[in-house]
Amino acid sequence: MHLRTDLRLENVTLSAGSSVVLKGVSLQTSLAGITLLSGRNGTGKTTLLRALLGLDKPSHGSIFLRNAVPEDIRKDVGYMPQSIGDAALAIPAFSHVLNAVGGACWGLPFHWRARRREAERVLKLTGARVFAHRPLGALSGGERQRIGLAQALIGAPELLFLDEPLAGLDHGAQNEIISLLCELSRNLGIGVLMTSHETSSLKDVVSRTLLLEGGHLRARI
Ligand SMILES: Nc1ncnc2c1ncn2[C@@H]1O[C@H](COP(=O)(O)OP(=O)(O)OP(=O)(O)O)[C@@H](O)[C@H]1O
Repeated sequence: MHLRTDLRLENVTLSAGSSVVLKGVSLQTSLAGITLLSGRNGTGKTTLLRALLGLDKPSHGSIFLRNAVPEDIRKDVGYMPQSIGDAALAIPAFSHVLNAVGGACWGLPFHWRARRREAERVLKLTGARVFAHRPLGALSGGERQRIGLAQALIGAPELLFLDEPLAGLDHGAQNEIISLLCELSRNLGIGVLMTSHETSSLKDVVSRTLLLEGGHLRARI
């Protein structure tokens, strides 16, 4: 079976401060299903995700997502950072999602009712509608991750980049989020690229692992 190349790195060197995250890396891979970006603390997983979003630039080489430079495909990629909404824990989770819908419409007018409909849609997709009226700070870790995932799903992206979506969750909550990611990938055809240290919980669901180590990135099916 021929798999589309979703991600292509051409001789990429990428740094964060004085740390070199990628040293002249070339690689191409599909991102269909669930892809785990693995590596020890501080190897540069977040920095690499930021570069794939076009937020950080390589000092050398080129990055392509589906044959486009990251900046040009930004609206097709949903992103969930490592922690969400720490600054506004007293605000209802629904308002966070509603605001995020507004922020995702790239300056185009977005009718209030359409905005609300999109917030309802993504909250339903992640099973978060039932608790979205509560303040973000009153939600459990797993519930907050569902709100973060809902925000990442705004605009129906084709790819989801998730930074440590399982961090701080107990085993049961981790399994619930993993099942949700499998559903999103299977039912909506979304390619999920996620960082996590929970390699054993994920071993049965990932399609491939990208291992980041010492400035090298290797794909393992
Ligand atoms: N803005 C920055 N300025 C300077 N150094 C940075 C910056 N951001 C990250 N770094 C450094 O770059 C390296 C990679 O950081 P990064 O957060 O990408 O690693 P990570 O693999 O995601 O880590 P973790 O698993 O702990 O989340 C680290 O040594 C970090 O200290």
